[in-house]
Amino acid sequence: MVRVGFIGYLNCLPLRLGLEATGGLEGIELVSGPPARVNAALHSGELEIGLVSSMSWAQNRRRLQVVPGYGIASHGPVMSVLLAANRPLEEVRRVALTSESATSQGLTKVLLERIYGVRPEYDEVSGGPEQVLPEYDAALFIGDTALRARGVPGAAIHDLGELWSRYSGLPMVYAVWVSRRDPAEFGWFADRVARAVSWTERNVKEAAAEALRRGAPATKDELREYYGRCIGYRVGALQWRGLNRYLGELGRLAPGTLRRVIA
Ligand SMILES: C=C(O[C@@H]1C=C(C(=O)O)C=C[C@H]1O)C(=O)O
Repeated sequence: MVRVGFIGYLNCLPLRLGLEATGGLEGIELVSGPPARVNAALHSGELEIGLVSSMSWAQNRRRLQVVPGYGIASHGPVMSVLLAANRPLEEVRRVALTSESATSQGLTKVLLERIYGVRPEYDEVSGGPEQVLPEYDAALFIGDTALRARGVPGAAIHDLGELWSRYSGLPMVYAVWVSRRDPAEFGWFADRVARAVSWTERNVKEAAAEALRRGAPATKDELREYYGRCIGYRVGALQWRGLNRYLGELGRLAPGTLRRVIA
């Protein structure tokens, strides 16, 4: 059995369904969790291959090699990487960042500084909008929690995929497939991902229906939009330009501090 790190959010449900439908899980144990947990499991050697935050790959380039072609990306609205704000973004002073994320934490900093000209204090927190939002000017949520945060009354919801693409003109890459060994050893797995991704592109309605059955906090039409237009699993040349631009922007930010409030 090869243990493969996988993101346990609805954003990857179509990919899981695609892997199942195309026989891609034979001999594989998918180990699912929030991105931060999968990132850590890959670094510790618990997993040989996995879908990790693009930021986590960038920070560990010498140890983690990209299995090219696939990941999680958006070009325009992404729907599940959101900054919920209690005041205009130009005025935020204290911002909460979900501890489940790596890439979107950096994206929040880039966008707040570059577009809104602010450099707030950041706390890394766990918890949903109900616990976190009352304490902060704004809060980053990703994955299923972000889908749910869209319905929180009172807060303004900013889609960070949309803001990034408007700002840069480029896609955003949240996650990439990486391996700790020579990626060529995992060519067979990349082929399976390729087949699964093609399946997801032909089966948007089926994936949306399955997400609804699993209690997704969204309507059928929203889920079709989410899987059909927002979340993409291909990471090609244009997506790499977006990722490189993001990493460049992040590198130019003034060093900040991140307090870990709830580990
Ligand atoms: C699009 C999303 O991107 C996610 C955000 C990640 C991050 O911020 O590190 C990593 C993987 C993705 O699950 C999402 O959460 O829905």
